[in-house]
Amino acid sequence: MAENNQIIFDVQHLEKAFGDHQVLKDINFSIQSGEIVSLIGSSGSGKSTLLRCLNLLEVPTGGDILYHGQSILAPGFDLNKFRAKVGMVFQQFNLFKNMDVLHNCTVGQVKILGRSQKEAEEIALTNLEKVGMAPYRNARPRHLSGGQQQRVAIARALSMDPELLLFDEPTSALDPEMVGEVLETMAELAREGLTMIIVTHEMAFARDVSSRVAFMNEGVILEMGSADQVINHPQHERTREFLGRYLGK
Ligand SMILES: Nc1ncnc2c1ncn2[C@@H]1O[C@H](COP(=O)(O)OP(=O)(O)OP(=O)(O)O)[C@@H](O)[C@H]1O
Repeated sequence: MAENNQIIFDVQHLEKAFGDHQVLKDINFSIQSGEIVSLIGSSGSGKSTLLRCLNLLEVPTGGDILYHGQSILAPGFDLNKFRAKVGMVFQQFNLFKNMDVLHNCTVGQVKILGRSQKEAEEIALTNLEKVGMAPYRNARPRHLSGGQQQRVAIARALSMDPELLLFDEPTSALDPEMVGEVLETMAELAREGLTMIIVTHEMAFARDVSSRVAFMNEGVILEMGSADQVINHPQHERTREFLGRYLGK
């Protein structure tokens, strides 16, 4: 983990268009190590696109993203090294179906980080224990619930020793009774000081766990501040309206 208060990402005038559709407009913010930043907002407001630009799953069409002061868009930027440091947890878990849980958590370590199988297994087991999934180390993903699969996906991401984790609606594909177990796992990581950027519709979670919250509306960050500022005392009518739907305000 990086030292606290170091700027990891500096997003400058970021734009993203799909054809004529301008999805992100002049986005500016930075992320320091140790922060937990939640991106909230209506469906289609650009949250996932923003998150996906941060690890170049989507290529910005304007502006820049600096990672420790270096543009990730610059020619020669070491994308493989960067991707190993910036982990991602997806809505649909994306586990390898033909591998058991342990193998899911070791394959990247061996292939990308060059660790030995033995070392990779030790690290994987530590992380599987952390998310409560070590007893399922030999199971195939299809034999696990959605919540269990997502916890394995988190253990897999952690096993790469990321500097920060990006979460793209990690509980949206889950049955309601499984949401809590994944959110609790994420809250524990937050307590441990992992830097996290989270796209979520779980407003109570965002309020309780985030150091900062960004409310996105039609491709812009309408307001960004502490969870208390944005969720408990929103400045914009649009934010109040949105939160009212979720929190019954
Ligand atoms: N690959 C793509 N090609 C074309 N349009 C896209 C693509 N990805 C996203 N979009 C469009 O960009 C807009 C923003 O989508 P995005 O998924 O970022 O929103 P979101 O705020 O994450 O929404 P949700 O909460 O529903 O996931 C939407 O209008 C979407 O249709």
